Amino acid sequence: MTKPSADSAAPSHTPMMQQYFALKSQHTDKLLFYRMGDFYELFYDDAEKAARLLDITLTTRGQSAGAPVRMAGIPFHAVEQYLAKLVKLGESAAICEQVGDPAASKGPVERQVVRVVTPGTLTDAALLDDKTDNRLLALVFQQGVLGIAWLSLASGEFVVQETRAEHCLSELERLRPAEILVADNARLAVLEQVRAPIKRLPPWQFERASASERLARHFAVQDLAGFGAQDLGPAIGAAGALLEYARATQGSQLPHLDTLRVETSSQYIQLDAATRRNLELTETIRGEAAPTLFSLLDHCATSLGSRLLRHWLHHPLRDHARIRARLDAVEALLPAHEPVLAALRPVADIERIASRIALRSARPRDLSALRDSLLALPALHPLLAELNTPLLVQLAGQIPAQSPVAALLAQAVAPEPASQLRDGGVLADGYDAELDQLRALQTDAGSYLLELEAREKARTGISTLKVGFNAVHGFYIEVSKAQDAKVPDDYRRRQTLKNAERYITPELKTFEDKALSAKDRALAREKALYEALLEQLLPHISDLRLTAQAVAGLDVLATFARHAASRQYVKPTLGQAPALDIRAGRHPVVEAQVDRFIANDCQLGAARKLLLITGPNMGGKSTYMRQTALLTLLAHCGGFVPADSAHFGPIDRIFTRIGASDDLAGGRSTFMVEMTETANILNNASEQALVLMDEVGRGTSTFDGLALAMAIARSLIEKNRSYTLFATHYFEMTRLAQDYPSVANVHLSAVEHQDKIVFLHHVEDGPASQSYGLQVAALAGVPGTVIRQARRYLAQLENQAASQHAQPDLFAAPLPEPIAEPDPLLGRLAELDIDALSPREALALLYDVREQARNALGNGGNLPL
Ligand SMILES: Nc1ncnc2c1ncn2[C@@H]1O[C@H](COP(=O)(O)OP(=O)(O)OP(=O)(O)O)[C@@H](O)[C@H]1O
Repeated sequence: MTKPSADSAAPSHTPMMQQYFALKSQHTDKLLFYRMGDFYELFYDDAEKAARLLDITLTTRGQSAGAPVRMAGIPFHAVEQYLAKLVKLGESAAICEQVGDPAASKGPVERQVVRVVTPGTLTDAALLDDKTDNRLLALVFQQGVLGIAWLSLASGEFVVQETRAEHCLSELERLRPAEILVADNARLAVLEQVRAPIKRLPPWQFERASASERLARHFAVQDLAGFGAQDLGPAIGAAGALLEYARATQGSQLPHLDTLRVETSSQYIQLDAATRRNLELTETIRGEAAPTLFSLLDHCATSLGSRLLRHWLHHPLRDHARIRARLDAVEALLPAHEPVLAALRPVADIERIASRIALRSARPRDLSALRDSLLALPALHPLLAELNTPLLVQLAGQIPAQSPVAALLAQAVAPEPASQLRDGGVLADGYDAELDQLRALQTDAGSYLLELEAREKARTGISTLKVGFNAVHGFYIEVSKAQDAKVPDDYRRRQTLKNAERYITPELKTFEDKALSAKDRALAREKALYEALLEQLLPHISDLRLTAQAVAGLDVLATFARHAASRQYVKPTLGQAPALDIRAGRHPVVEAQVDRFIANDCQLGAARKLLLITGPNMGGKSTYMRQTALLTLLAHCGGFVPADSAHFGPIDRIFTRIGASDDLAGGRSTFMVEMTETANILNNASEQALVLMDEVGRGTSTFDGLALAMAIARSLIEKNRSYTLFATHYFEMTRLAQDYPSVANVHLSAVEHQDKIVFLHHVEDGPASQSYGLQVAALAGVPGTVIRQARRYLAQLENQAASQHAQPDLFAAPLPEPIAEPDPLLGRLAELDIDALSPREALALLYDVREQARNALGNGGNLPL
């Protein structure tokens, strides 16, 4: 930067640049969008950065302090799309507008930063993804405790939580913040693994005592006890910093943040970061949006519903009563889901509109959409009337039959308002007498002028007299030169044409003043009325948010019902005894991709805690394990599941160690990642956890791998006693079932048919009889010679193993000599009938054989004879 603070007062800068530097010094960490007429301009380093990031032209705007001013500009009407691009890149921008009157100011027009746009504080519809919550999050670590606070300005959600510091990464993976606030002095290695932009703030902003006061003042309460937050420490500090930052960016007190919710980690089935990724809940392992559980289920009618569904999938509940309430609601909605979803379809994003009203940034079409939504919602009541589950009754109660907001908006807002207030035509006719009058002045001009023309003709006796208007001279009465003598005294000359004169009269002048200013006055009146209308809506924000929550809840429940009905999902049951019992379960996502999905059972309980899964590659082991986790998760979200039946005892966490992924950015090899995740499981999995282990140990040598896998399985059986699905290719491990009654062997079946493998994808009792690795390799296109070679190695290894009763080790055992394929040249020679050859043929053959030998050796011809 061209040292703004040092230069800002220097007289050699132009007054405009001095103003710019003064503003810029308040926002050094953001791109400053400086309004100049119809453009926003960025200067100096900001200009260079913007040119690079936004692909706009870098140029110069004159000189200041003896040097050219580097500049990049964007038209004001396109600003939202550029801002969207910037925040996606993690940048923030300060929007500076002209606030003074250009005519009245001597120097540059007064300007102010009116809005700060940061990735975590977006509220504008154009900048937000409909289906994802945009969260701003703050973190404070204190003596092993992690205090987290997050808020979504667009929805008004404001939450605090405290948990153990080591959960930081999994919490960030769960919440996926768009921007993270931490204290300047916090040195946190974990943040290096986070994708979101990080904003560092002075440590005092995170201080608990002042934060607590700030929050109490904001919520107008004496202390935070009413929210159940009085005993929280670092989380309150985080919430205080968050509130302050959000307020500063919006230049608003944020009245829609009307409550603070305390979340405890024990409310939800915990999913660590790896599990969220591995189960592909809302994003595939490759980071794509589909196919995932969310993309499969998201047929929600509203974006409110889509966002809640995404939230539910990341927050499976543990409280059976709450889950049952959802399941009962889904069951009740089974016959009614279609009309309910149809009634929800016209409903706009009430939650975000309510937030924009609170922030005074609601656009005219937000209000008309809110009105139409509130008018459409009562259609739900007759549909819900019959469905008497407690949750549905509660949600129906949050939807007003007659909304005062709808009534007010129906009166105030035009049926189809302009998209911008500045265009006028936003408020309804009949809402305000003064506005009606001002509008009438514009539209009634025509009839008045005709009437004036008739009157003047009669008064002057000039029958050719015409009343007209032109943009340069305004209203006029035109009289041809021939009639000059008849022009009355009160006519004042306005314009001379070749054959006519144009005049104005005092009466016409008065009319002109009124008509011309009527448009401006109507616009000003509309603006004032609009602001007053937003003010009137403020007291209803909380109710609107309740309605929005009800719409979202109904939408997700009806969507669950829709899937249950169309894809034969069933209602899971829950109980207190240890159990995880799925009959004929299907993987919801894979099922939608294959022609015929084979359903499988998974039965676990107090006496059967670990299933050791063997079977060929491609046999369906991963699919089986993942489907067990997904069905468990979906059931705990309150959704029906793809199975014939499903029953669950209490579950507290789901862990997965699936698939190999290098964490190159984090500097960890595949094996290191595998072991880190395994360590996490062994240290934290309880009896109520569901643990998926896929081929643990395969990332290292056979003996190491088997030894580790064995010890890990034993620990899971003896110590953790979690519900475990353990897939492995180490056949040695299948003996565990003999040592432990809580272990059972199952395998994915396959059969060989004419030397080819056919996967049956069916889970059967007992260990797999063979591994089919070679058949799968052949199926994948590995050349036949290699497969034949491998078959010979395999036979030898199996012989050795049989004699040693040990797991064969490819590295420890001496490898057999490779068996050469017969040489085609030798074959040819062996078949030769030498006696039948003429000398000439014999010589030709010799040449031919030499050629073949040279080709086989890959030598261009320098074979010593
Ligand atoms: N139950 C099933 N019904 C139908 N098709 C299935 C079933 N299970 C798996 N498949 C199909 O088989 C493919 C391979 O399954 P999966 O990845 O689960 O095998 P795997 O045994 O884990 O293989 P690997 O050991 O190589 O990881 C899947 O992509 C799917 O198309």
